[in-house]
Amino acid sequence: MVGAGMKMSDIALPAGIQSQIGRNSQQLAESLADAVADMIEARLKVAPRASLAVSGGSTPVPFFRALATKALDWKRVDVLLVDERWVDEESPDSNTRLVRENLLQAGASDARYFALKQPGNSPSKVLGAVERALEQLTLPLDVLILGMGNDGHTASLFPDAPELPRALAIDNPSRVVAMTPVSQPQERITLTLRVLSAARETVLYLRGEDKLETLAAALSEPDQVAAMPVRAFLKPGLKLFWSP
Ligand SMILES: O=C1O[C@H](COP(=O)(O)O)[C@@H](O)[C@H](O)[C@H]1O
Repeated sequence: MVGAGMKMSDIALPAGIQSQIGRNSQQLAESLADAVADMIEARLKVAPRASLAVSGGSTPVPFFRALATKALDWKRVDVLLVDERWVDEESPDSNTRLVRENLLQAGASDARYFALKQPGNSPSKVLGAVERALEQLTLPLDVLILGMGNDGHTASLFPDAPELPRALAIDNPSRVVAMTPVSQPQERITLTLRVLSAARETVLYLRGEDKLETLAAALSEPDQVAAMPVRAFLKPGLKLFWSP
């Protein structure tokens, strides 16, 4: 079923994808924060540090606020974004600003934050510096929280970016790629598919019926990854969190 009022039960998820449905965005954010805190805590029991890669955009604010209050050993947690818009941190479009104002608060202010945005007027000019900064981060990522746009992008893997083939190439050794999607007002930087797809735990966090329609479209032709890059993540092991 496609159209207004689409429900999670209208979607046939492939085997191995678990879904959790929230009654509303606040309840979903709290369930996701509980689940992510458990994932980080489990990792910290067996490793000196744990990493958490999060998405920007409008969806994650209540999740960030709920997670920031969790009693974790935040000093041992590395936080980074999966993508960034090339704007100053003061800009309302800055994903870094969103993370600083909503996640890196309370106990979570002790986390180590890896900024993808570096001084420079274009991401393509500073990719080397970003790569060097990310060398301090242990891979694979432990916990990855992805969002999705209604064009099927996730992170800044946009279908209309000329750099997409390089960002999707699993044999590309880079951790980040500069992206110039035709549809977007700003340049972007994104973690590559190689880095993202190796994460130990991957969550796709969606809110709203429109996102269910997009998800249904993505599931309909799973092999056409370049047309809807989120398809690269719709595989066994994915945890889907959705609320109206
Ligand atoms: O531009 C972006 O969009 C996606 C989806 O954002 P939302 O506002 O629909 O939640 C996000 O996952 C990505 O990190 C962000 O840069």
